[in-house]
Amino acid sequence: MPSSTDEHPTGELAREQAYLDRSRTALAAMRERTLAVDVQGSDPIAAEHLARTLWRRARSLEDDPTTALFFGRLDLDGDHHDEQWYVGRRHVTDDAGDPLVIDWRAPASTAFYRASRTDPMGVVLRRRFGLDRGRITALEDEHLTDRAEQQASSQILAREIERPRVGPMRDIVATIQPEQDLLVRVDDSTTVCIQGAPGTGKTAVGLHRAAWLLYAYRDRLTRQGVLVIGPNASFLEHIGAVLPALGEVQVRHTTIEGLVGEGVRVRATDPAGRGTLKGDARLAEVLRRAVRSAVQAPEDALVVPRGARRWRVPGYEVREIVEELLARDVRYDAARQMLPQRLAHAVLVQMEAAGDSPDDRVQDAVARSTPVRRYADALWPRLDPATVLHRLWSDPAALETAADGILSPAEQAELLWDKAPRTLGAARWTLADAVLLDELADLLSRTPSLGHVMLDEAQDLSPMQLRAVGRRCSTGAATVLGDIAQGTTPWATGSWEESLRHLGKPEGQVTELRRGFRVPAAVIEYAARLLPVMAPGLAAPQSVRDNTGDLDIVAVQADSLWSTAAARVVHLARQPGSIGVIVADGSVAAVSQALLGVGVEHGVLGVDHGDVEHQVDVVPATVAKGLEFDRVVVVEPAAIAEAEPDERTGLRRLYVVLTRAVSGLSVIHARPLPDPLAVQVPPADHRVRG
Ligand SMILES: Nc1ncnc2c1ncn2[C@@H]1O[C@H](COP(=O)(O)OP(=O)(O)OP(=O)(O)O)[C@@H](O)[C@H]1O
Repeated sequence: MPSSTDEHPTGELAREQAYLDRSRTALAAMRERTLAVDVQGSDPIAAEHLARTLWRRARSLEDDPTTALFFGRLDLDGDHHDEQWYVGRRHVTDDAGDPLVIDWRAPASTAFYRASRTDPMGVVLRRRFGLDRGRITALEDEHLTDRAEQQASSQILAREIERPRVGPMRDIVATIQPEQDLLVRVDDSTTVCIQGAPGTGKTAVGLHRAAWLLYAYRDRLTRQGVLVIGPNASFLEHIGAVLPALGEVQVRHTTIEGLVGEGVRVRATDPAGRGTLKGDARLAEVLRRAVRSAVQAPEDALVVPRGARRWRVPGYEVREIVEELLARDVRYDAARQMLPQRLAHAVLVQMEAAGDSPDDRVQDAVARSTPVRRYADALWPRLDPATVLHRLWSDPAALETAADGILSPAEQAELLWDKAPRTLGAARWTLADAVLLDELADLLSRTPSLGHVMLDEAQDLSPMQLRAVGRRCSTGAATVLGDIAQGTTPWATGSWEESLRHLGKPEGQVTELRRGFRVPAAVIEYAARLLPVMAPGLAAPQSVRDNTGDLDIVAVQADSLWSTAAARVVHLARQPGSIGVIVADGSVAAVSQALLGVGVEHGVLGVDHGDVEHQVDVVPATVAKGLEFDRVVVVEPAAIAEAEPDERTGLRRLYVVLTRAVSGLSVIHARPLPDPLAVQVPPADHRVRG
């Protein structure tokens, strides 16, 4: 058995506490040294840059007395000659520059997460520290090379996983599991795609991966940027504190709307069929054709008067120039910039043939001359994305030219506006339109690539949305996270290979996480009854939680639905821990009113944005994805399922909603439960009333 605190002499605990105190003092000294650096210099810009860098460094060196500077220790053997490493959130060095604590992301820390009895990685002792408000309260040792010691699960780890959830998501540096660590530390050029059932730690892995990448490839990724994309604002608030807690404050977090919606006001929604069609990858070719069709074939020769002479480039020669530019893989605007130079070059060739010897300056002057610019503008007109899309959706002939052979006449009819807005400003763009406008913008001029993109809940993205994300990491890599069983959009993906293709990363490696950290067994078994119907072939996670969880199914009369829900919340709120009350979007007002009626202050997710933190949040079902609460109350599952356009999506939404609970789930219903949940086979060891 690994030894625990009880077997350690108190002296050992005191020695470790003394080491922690010494590390704290060293950290304070590091901060003082940073603050003492004199930034005065001859170059004010360099001085300002240095001042900013030092300010950030000083901030990152601030000590948080409520967390410990380290959570583990490794004693190494063999070639490493009894080295000892303390593993923590950040490096701490003493005055001589020798390490007291190493960053969890340093290569030497890998063994803390991965060493095992079968592969000890040179580790003779792995020690975990139990901590309470920054003080060491327990030790747990594993002697990995001691054959007599039996393997047992770590109590410190179990306690950390069971710790009640309050407030936003927290980091998991102290307890990253081996299979998670393998994914966190995949090199920066590899795109990884992680499929995993609810609560298997996909988001946690993605965020820790972002932090690790920024550590391992700091220069490049700080320059090029790392972006986190999540499903909605509530989700971003939920996860937003994790990277700053790991010292990474420069990572932008956004939604798909935020990504593509800059400069576009999304004011309408598409019906499911049209939205799916607009998200179809075939639209990429339609848009490409629409843009290229703006380029005109020359009708007349180009005539350039210069001094007493008039130079003439015949139409067929101009056509060759245009065709050559179209055949090259350059963006529309870049080719548009090149055309006057190419035309001027053709003029220069004639000048030389006539015995002149013009130099480069003459070519520039000809390219900038009014006749050449006018001629080039007419052939290769200035375009903007909104004008192109406005024309496609309002002009059947233009759409037919672009979509012929790609979209059927019925599909084309589906895309046309019923009533075309008279002006561009009056256009009521949808989110799917914004994604198409983004594609058009990229056809005109290349979207700059970031260093790395972390895409969460990726199963819900349409092919065109995936292309928009892919553009943002065309020269970098992506971390793609999701669960096919939780796909709730009409265009949700059925295969990760396909998603990776649309993302432009077909070589991405798909892996699966199977162990569930959030949802206790009773709850996951209940929710998993939906899987065979709405995601055949996908398995529920194996819950690693010690707590099997509470499950209550309560059937009531329709007229007491909301009062029962409110009473349940009052009862649950007597214990610490967050409570999520999840209802169909249309029932938010009803449940909110019932809660206020019994004096329960609460937030409403998706409406207020977390400026006040509440123990109780009302959660519209469509906002619940990716979130978690200590206890969850789901009211009227049939209404939640019914609010979706089809049965499969309805059951998937329900699956998402039922898998948000960390400790307990109460289901309160007046209407019959959807079929797979109605089966009365309660798991033997859990409470089910109904
Ligand atoms: N190794 C770990 N140690 C402790 N807690 C963990 C670990 N891995 C995951 N968790 C916790 O489990 C919970 C679920 O993790 P996370 O939200 O990342 O799962 P997910 O797979 O993204 O879930 P969903 O599909 O529902 O969005 C979180 O509270 C997370 O902190």
